[in-house]
Amino acid sequence: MSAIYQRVAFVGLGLIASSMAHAIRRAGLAGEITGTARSAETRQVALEIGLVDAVFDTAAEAVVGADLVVLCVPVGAMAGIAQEIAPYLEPGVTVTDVGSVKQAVIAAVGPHLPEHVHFIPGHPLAGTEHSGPRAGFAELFDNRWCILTPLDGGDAPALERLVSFWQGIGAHVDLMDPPHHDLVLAVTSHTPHLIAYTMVGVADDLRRVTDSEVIKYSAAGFRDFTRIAASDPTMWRDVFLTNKEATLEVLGRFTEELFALQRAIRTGDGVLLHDYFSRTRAIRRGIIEAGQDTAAPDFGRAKR
Ligand SMILES: NC(=O)c1ccc[n+]([C@@H]2O[C@H](COP(=O)([O-])OP(=O)(O)OC[C@H]3O[C@@H](n4cnc5c(N)ncnc54)[C@H](O)[C@@H]3O)[C@@H](O)[C@H]2O)c1
Ligand SMILES: O=C(O)C(=O)C[C@]1(C(=O)O)C=C[C@@H](O)C=C1
Repeated sequence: MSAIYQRVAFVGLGLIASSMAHAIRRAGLAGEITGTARSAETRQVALEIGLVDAVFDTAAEAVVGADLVVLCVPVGAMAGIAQEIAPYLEPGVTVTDVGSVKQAVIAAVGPHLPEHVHFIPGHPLAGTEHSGPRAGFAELFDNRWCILTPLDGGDAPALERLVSFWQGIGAHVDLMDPPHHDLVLAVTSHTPHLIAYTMVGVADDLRRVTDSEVIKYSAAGFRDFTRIAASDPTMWRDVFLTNKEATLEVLGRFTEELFALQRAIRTGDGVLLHDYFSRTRAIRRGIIEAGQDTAAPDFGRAKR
C-alpha cells in the first residue's frame, strides 16, 4: 500500500501510539513518523526500537510539518496538548485522537484548533492492560473496530482519507455521533472495567480474611477480571471522570439488576436465576452465530 500521509506525528507514545506505529510501518501508510512523549526515557525507547523516525521534546515541535497528528494521551491531558500544538499546525492537517471518551475530547480539543485544521475524533476498540512504548504490536487493531465521530460540516475528503488509513492499519471503521459512542462504550467497556476493578478490590479485601486463598485458587473468570483491573490507572480515572453521565446511568441499571439477583439468591428463587442465566447465554450464542465475535486472540496475555 502506498503512503496515505506524508508525515504522521504522535503526541503520546504509549500502547496505542506504538501499536499504530507498528501497523503503519507494516502497511507503509506514512512517509515518516514523528512523535513526542513527556518523559525522556519514553522518547529514547521510541527512537531506539524504531517506532518513530524522529522524536521531539515538545508536542509543538513534533507536529510541525505533519499532515496527520494523532493525540494518544489520556483523555484528561487532551486539552493542554491541543492548546500547545494549535499555533504549530499546518494548514489542511488532520488532527485525530484515540481517546476512549468522545464528547469530552471534542469539548476539550475543538475550541483550541484553528479553522484550517480538520479535526476528526476517533477511538480504536482494541487494547490491552499494558502501557508504554514497548507494549505495542502491529496486530492490535486487526479486525477490530475503530469508531470515528466526525463533527458536523467536516471535510469529506479528509474523513475518507482517515478511514482508509485506519483500514490500512487493519481495522473496520464505523461512524457514530459522539453521545451515542459514549453511551455504547459505557455499556461495553467502561462499566465492565469498573466492575472488574471493584471485584478485584473485594477479593483483595477478602484475602486478608481467607489468608490468600482467593488469589491462589482463582479460576479463569476471576483471572480475566484481574487482567482488566491491571489496566492503566490514569487512563481509567480520566474515562470515568469524563464519561460520568453515561457510566452512572449504566451503573444505576447494573445495580438494580444486581439487587434483583441478590434477592433471588436470598429467597431461593431458582427459576429467576435460571431464566436470567438462560437469557444471557442466548445472547452470547447469538453473537457467535451472527459471526460478530470479532474479539482478537488474547494478545495481552501473550505479551506478558
Ligand atoms: N489502553 C487501551 O486499552 C486503550 C484502547 C483504546 C483507546 N485508548 C485511549 O488511548 C489513549 C492512550 O492510551 P494508551 O493505552 O496508549 O496509554 P499509555 O499509558 O500506554 O500511553 C500514554 C502516553 O501519554 C503520555 N501522557 C500521559 N499523560 C500525559 C500528559 N498529561 N501530558 C502529555 N503526555 C502524557 C504518556 O507519557 C504516554 O506516552 C487514552 O486516551 C486512552 O483512553 C486506550
Ligand atoms: O482488552 C482490553 O484490555 C481492553 O479493555 C480494551 C478496551 C475495551 O474495553 O475493550 C479498553 C478501552 C478502550 O477504550 C478500548 C478497548
